[in-house]
Amino acid sequence: MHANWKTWAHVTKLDPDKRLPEGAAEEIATSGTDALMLSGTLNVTQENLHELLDLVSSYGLPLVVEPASPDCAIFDGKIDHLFVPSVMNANDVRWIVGKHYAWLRQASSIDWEMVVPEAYIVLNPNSAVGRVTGANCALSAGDVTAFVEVADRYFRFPIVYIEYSGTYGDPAIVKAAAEAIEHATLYYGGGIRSAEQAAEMGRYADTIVVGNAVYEEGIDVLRATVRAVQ
Ligand SMILES: CC(C)=CCC/C(C)=C/CC/C(C)=C/CC/C(C)=C/COP(=O)(O)OP(=O)(O)O
Ligand SMILES: O=P(O)(O)OC[C@@H](O)CO
Ligand SMILES: [Mg+2]
Repeated sequence: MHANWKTWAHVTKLDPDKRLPEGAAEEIATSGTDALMLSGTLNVTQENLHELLDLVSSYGLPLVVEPASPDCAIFDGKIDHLFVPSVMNANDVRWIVGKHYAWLRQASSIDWEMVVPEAYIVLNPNSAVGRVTGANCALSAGDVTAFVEVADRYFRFPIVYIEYSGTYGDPAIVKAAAEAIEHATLYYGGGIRSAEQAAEMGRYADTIVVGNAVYEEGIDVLRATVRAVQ
């Protein structure tokens, strides 16, 4: 419990809405990745979340649940952390504080020791998270660094997450974010499908996240992305 998430270089994001082939869970868990994050924007339910948790919980890796809605904010004994997003560049307050208000208005008990707030900056308008939150993704490097400073210096979020979900991002933007950040841990996720891409984003981000490649490329690509940052 309470694994030291600040030291992770490589996180694998698994989607409860997708199926893993037989044996894949063990290969992923032993790939060298530092932690597994269970997360998706669409069609995540308590049921498919618990199913995936059961599948991956016996390998001793740190487990994070990252809920896209309050009904998936679970404090199951199997998980180490609940990473809760807020989208800095959303125009609708629901995605910044609204869902959070609704969550705490309803919740019976919160294990605050497990909760880690994340400041998302969403940069792919065609991703599910981009579409659902209607985030303003037309941002220059200067816009992104201003959002990074709002998140890091002003709100003091422990994690700032540059999110290009589904597409490989602009390394110059991630570099600018890294230079602007003072305290927070910088996450990068989106479109990493090779060792070269993992190394490139890993030069600037503290932690890189690999998601779709696990399902679309397979275990050798995942292992290559791990080796590239460790
Ligand atoms: C207050 C609580 C407990 C929850 C609300 C949390 C918020 C504001 C969520 C907004 C959406 C968001 C940032 C979700 C995080 C997870 C994420 C980005 C998953 C990846 O999504 P995609 O890859 O775009 O979607 P699919 O994999 O479902 O296609
Ligand atoms: O699925 P990909 O494109 O690897 O993105 C990873 C993660 O940042 C998604 O939230
Ligand atoms: Mg996804």
